[in-house]
Amino acid sequence: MTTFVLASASPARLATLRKAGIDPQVVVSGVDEDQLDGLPPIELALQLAQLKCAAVVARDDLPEGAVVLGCDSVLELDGQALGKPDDAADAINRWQAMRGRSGVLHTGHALTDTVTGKTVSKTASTIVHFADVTDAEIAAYVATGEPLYVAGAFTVDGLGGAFVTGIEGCHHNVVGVSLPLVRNLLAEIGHGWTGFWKQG
Ligand SMILES: Nc1nc2c(ncn2[C@@H]2O[C@H](COP(=O)(O)OP(=O)(O)OP(=O)(O)O)[C@@H](O)[C@H]2O)c(=O)[nH]1
Repeated sequence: MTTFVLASASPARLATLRKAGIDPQVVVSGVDEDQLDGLPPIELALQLAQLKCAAVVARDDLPEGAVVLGCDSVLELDGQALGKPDDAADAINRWQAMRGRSGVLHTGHALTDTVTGKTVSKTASTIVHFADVTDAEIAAYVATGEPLYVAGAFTVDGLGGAFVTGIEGCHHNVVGVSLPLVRNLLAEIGHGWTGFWKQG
């Protein structure tokens, strides 16, 4: 039986996979995400996902047969890759810049089979339209603390949901893991998505 390993500390990624029937073993990669600053957003998300996946694959405490998934999400706005805000002031500035506009949430995905060594990776992108929120709404949202823990300083499925007027593309990709993309990547390395149901 092949074990599905999620190389991520993201509670949202774990919850998304569990709701979709996969209960992964979580092994956090510990990769330093600042090492690739300056890359174009799509490339940054992909390379960080690859680094996270590789760091976990290299460990000697994984189950015998495993597929390891690494992910990284960034929001692209004005050509810049925005991860988690540095602090509350940064989160406020981000929202003042993005309200009433659109950005692209890119999530890099890297998947490796530890037995065959086969590895595939791809970035999925979702356009996100933001409401023209008021300064008071921004202050209230940042005061909840939520924006500080997520790429792009917003969630589509949490308190930020009222401030996202629409998306074009995969919803789960915005949350942190594109389920249809993972299904395709698994097929590329010889695994079926439904084969991982009822694990754990
Ligand atoms: N619930 C939710 N989380 C979001 C959303 N957008 C981004 N995130 C989270 O923001 C975080 C992006 O940071 P990453 O560096 O990709 O991942 P991380 O949480 O630091 O965890 P690692 O994979 O271990 O690095 C992830 O946890 C995403 O799930 C959203 O719309 N909803």
